[in-house]
Amino acid sequence: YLLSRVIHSAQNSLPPGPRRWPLIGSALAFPSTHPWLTFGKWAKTYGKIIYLDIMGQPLVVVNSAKAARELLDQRSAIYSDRPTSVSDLYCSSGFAQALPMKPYGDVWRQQRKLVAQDFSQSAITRYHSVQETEARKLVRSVLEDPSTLFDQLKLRVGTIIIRVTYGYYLTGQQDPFLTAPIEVMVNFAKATAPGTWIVDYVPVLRYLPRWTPGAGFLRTAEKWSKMLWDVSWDPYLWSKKNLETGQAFLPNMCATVFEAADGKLSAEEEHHLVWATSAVLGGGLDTNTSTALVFFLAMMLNPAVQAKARQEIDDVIGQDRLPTITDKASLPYLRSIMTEVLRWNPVGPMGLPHALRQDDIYEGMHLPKGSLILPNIWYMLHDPEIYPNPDQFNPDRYNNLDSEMEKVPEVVFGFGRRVCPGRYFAEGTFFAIVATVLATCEILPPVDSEGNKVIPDVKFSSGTIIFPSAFEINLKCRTPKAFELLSRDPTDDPN
Ligand code: HEM
Repeated sequence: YLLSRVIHSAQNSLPPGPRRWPLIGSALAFPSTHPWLTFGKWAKTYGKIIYLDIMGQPLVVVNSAKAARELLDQRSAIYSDRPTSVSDLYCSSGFAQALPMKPYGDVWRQQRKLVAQDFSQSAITRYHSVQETEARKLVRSVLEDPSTLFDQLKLRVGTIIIRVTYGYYLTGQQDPFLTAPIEVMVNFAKATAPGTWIVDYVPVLRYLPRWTPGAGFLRTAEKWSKMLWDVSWDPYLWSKKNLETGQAFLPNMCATVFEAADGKLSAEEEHHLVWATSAVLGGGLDTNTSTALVFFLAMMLNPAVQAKARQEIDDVIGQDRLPTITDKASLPYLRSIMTEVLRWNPVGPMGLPHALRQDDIYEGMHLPKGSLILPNIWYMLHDPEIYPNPDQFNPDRYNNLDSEMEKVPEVVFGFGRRVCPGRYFAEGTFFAIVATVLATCEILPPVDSEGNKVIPDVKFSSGTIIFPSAFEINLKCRTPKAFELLSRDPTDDPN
C-alpha cells in the first residue's frame, strides 16, 4: 500500500524528457539515426535519466554508468527482461527465438548457462591457439593485399567463432556457413532499428492477410524468420553429424555439451543448444569484426601510439617470438589501447534494451512498469566530466591502471544478469589481433597518386551494432623475421 502511495505521488515525477503529445507521445523527437549522439546532447538539458513515450511505449534512456549500475545491476531482479513489445516484433522476424532477445525466465536461463559455461574465463584458454592462429593468418593476408582488410576480418573472426562453436573450419569467404549468418546479422540490424516494423506502432496490422498489399512486412518477417532458423540449425546439424564422423575439430561448444550428455540430448535440450550456439554466432561475429576495424582505424590515425606499443612488445617479449594471449597480463600499454578502442567508438553504442518488470522509483523519479531501458553506453564513455576530451584517442588516460581500464568493459559489455557472456572470449580474439598486428606491422594511411597521405573521416553506421565507414590502410611488415614468425603455428612457439 505504502509503495503504491509513493508510486502514485511519483506519477507526476516521470524523468524529464522532450515534449510528449497526445497519442504519439515523444515520437516526433525520437532521433531517426545515431540516437546515442542526440541522447548524449539531451543529457545537458534533461540530465542523466531521460523519459520518452513512443505511442504509449515508455522508454527510459540511461546516460550514466552509475545509474546503469544502480538500476540494471543492483536491481537486476526487475531489470533483466527484454521488452515484450519488441520481442513480439522480433518474433515476427524470428529473432525472439534468439537467446539475446528472450524474456527473462527459464528458457533464457538454460540457454545462457550453456554459453556461460563454454565461454567462462577458465574454459576459454583451450581456444587460445585458434584465436592466435587466425590472427596470424589475418595479418599475412592483409599484408599481401591491404584492400582486403574488411573481408579478411569477417573471414578470420567468423572462422574463430564458427570453429569453437561447431568445430567447423570455414572454406573461405563464400562459405555459406559464413555468408548466411552475415546476411542474418544485416536483417537483425534492420529488425532492431526503431521504425522498421510499422506493426510496432499499429499492432492490429499483425492480423492482415498475407496477400494484402500492406502486409509486405509480414512476408519479410517470414523470410527472415526462415533464414534465422536455417542459420541456427544447419551448422548445428553439421556439427552433430561430424562429431560422429570425426571431422569436427575439437574442442567445440556443441561437442562439449554432447559429450557431457553421453551423446543423448532430449528434444528440449537440443533446442536450447541450437539457440545458444546461434546466439554465440550472432553475438560474436559483427561485434568482434567491427571492434578490430576500429582498432585499425585508430592505429592509422595515431602513429605515436603504435610506436609506443611496438616498444612495449620489443621490451617485454623481444623479437624472436610473437605475443600470445597469455602475455596480455604483462603488456599494460596494449591493454590500454584495447580499452581505448572500446571506449572511443563502442560498437554496441546503446547495448541491448532491458525491460522493467514492475514500477520503480529512482532518485524520486517514477520509472513505469514495462519501460524499455536504453543504456547509452556511447555517452557513458564520452561524458566529458568522466573522460576529458572524449573524442581524442588517448590510451594514456588510464595511466596503465587496470582499475581505471576496467571501468570501460564494465559498460561496453552491458549490465546485470544480461551482461555479455562472451566478454572474455571476445577480449581474447581482440587481443590476439591487436598484439599480432602491432608486433609485426606498421599501420599506415594509403597515399594518393601525388604521394599525399589519405586520412579518412571517422564516421559510423547507425544501428544496434555499428561499423566504421569504409576506409583503406597500408600495412608494412616490420622485419623479415616478423614475417617469418607469422607463418609459425602458435603452439610451436617457445614461451
Ligand atoms: C567486442 C565484442 C562484444 C561486445 C562489445 C559485446 C557486447 C554485448 C552487449 C552490450 C550485450 C548486451 C548486454 C545487456 O543486455 O546489457 C551483449 C549480449 C550478448 N553477447 Fe556480447 N559482445 C561481444 C562479443 C560477444 C561474443 C564473442 C559472444 C559469444 C561468445 C557474445 C555473446 C553474447 C550473448 C549470447 C548475449 C546475450 C546475453 C543475454 O541476453 O543474456 N558476445 N553483448
